[in-house]
Amino acid sequence: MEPVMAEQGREFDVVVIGGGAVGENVADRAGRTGLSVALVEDALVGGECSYWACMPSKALLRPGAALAAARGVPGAAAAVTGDVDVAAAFARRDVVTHQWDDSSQVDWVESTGITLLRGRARFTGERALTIDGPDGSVQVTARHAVIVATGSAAVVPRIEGLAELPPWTSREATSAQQVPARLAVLGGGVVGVEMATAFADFGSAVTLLVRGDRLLTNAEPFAGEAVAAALRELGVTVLFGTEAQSVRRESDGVHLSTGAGADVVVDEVLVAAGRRPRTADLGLETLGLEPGKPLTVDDALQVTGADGGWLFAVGDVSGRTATTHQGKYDARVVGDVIAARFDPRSSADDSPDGATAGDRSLSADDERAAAPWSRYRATADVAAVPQVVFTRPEVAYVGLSEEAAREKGLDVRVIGYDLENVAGATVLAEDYAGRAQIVVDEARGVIVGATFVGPEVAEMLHAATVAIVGEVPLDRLWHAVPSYPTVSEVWLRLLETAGL
Ligand SMILES: Cc1cc2nc3c(=O)[nH]c(=O)nc-3n(C[C@H](O)[C@H](O)[C@H](O)COP(=O)(O)OP(=O)(O)OC[C@H]3O[C@@H](n4cnc5c(N)ncnc54)[C@H](O)[C@@H]3O)c2cc1C
Ligand SMILES: NC(=O)c1ccc[n+]([C@@H]2O[C@H](COP(=O)([O-])OP(=O)(O)OC[C@H]3O[C@@H](n4cnc5c(N)ncnc54)[C@H](O)[C@@H]3O)[C@@H](O)[C@H]2O)c1
Repeated sequence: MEPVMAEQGREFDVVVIGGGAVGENVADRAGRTGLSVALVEDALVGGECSYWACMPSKALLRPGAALAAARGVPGAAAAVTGDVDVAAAFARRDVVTHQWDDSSQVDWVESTGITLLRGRARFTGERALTIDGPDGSVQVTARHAVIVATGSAAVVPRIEGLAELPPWTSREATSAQQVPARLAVLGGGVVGVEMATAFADFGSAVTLLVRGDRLLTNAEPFAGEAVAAALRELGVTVLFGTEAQSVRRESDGVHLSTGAGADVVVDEVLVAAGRRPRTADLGLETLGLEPGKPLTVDDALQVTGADGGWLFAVGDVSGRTATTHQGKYDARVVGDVIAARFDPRSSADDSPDGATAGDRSLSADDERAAAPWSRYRATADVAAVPQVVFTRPEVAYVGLSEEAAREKGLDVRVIGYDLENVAGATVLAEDYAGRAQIVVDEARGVIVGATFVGPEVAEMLHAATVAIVGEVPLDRLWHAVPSYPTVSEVWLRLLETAGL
């Protein structure tokens, strides 16, 4: 049943604004204790990740990856007689996105006891909101807390003529029904390299315009170098040190003038130049906060600069995380913080275990005294953020790059190993090539960063995340024996290279 706006003036213990993956998780986690929770969503429940980001983009990338994997294995390669079937790839993407229909997620929300309010939320004051929905406006008050999880939107840079095209953003790319013959991609970050890969697989002549001299600047430099080389091998034209200065539509296509040489002429332009938090139209000025800026938070996800301890922010809108998994981690933390702070059972004298949600015991005292790595603090946001880039080769990294570690003043040693020298890689593909690298904090003898680049390395990342979060000393890690013949045997080689 489609939820509708009901009577005027409703009150809940907790109101979550934004029903993306992150908002859904906060609402679920906070609501499991017995607090009443409203989730406000203006568009599709599930947000960007389900319909225009993670899920469709990975569905579009998977066919090319599967073909490449088969082509790398003699005995299988000969069976691959064609290229990606674009129509079938789009059809599978449409299944993965449920044809942009959120009814299954709505069913889930309703099954949890969360109240779903359809509409656009704006603050009118402390803990007070107006929600403009399909059936008019409703005033909603939160007794205890409001969590902002409104996500982010693509930035369209101020380039003459660009906005007027209008260009594709990641939304149009991930929901495309046609393949442009020629595609320009502006930006060499995660969206840029993933979508350049997918559309090259689909047969577009792709030109990637990168204003700097590297791809994937948050990763180790060798990762971006490997992806640039692979994109070129796929037929993508990668132009470093190149920015579009103006854009205009002519009879033969869209012309991008770069100020150097001939125009780049394409049929479609994809802007992949980063994201901005969705805070411009939230009424933040009524709270003394600046609209259009990220809602910066502390490790309990409480908004800094807001009085009263009632306002929290999670996910892309906080500027702290830009991935679904890390946003959902923050959602679990803030859900527990809110339940511990505001569920009366969590501070009841006769209830030493406090409020419970499932088998979780929550305590207001524990939350007040919480230290890093407590369930009430998002410590991993600063210590161990994992990211996988689904290009070919895949890039997977967690924690600090060498440069970031040195900037933090750590005395680090960097240990690398080529994956093709591991027996498991020989089995996986004939010309397997890749590299693993760990960054070791010499003072503590623990890993603070790890990077893997190569085919199918995504699944190797979590071992590194566990080692970093667990602060496992290298001499104890030595006893974690990787199976033979897997690519993860590189862990043994890395430790041997480190001198163990
Ligand atoms: C192309 C692409 C691919 C990606 N791939 C991956 C990936 O593979 N893995 C990964 O981990 N991350 C990936 N990401 C990042 C990931 O999509 C985001 O980190 C994630 O979606 C953030 O979730 P969120 O809930 O914070 O925001 P969103 O998903 O943006 O959800 C916010 C919700 O709030 C609603 N909303 C906004 N304002 C209001 C308002 N005033 N009132 C009511 N509702 C409102 C919006 O309608 C939206 O549904 C990708 C991003 C892009 C662009
Ligand atoms: N696999 C994944 O986990 C995944 C996939 C896609 C996106 N995401 C998330 O989405 C976020 C957004 O991705 P993104 O690629 O849009 O941002 P990004 O920050 O990763 O990269 C943006 C790129 O655009 C460039 N740029 C910025 N302004 C520009 C301008 N005016 N002209 C030309 N280039 C410009 C930057 O130099 C940078 O290279 C990422 O932070 C990422 O975490 C994750």
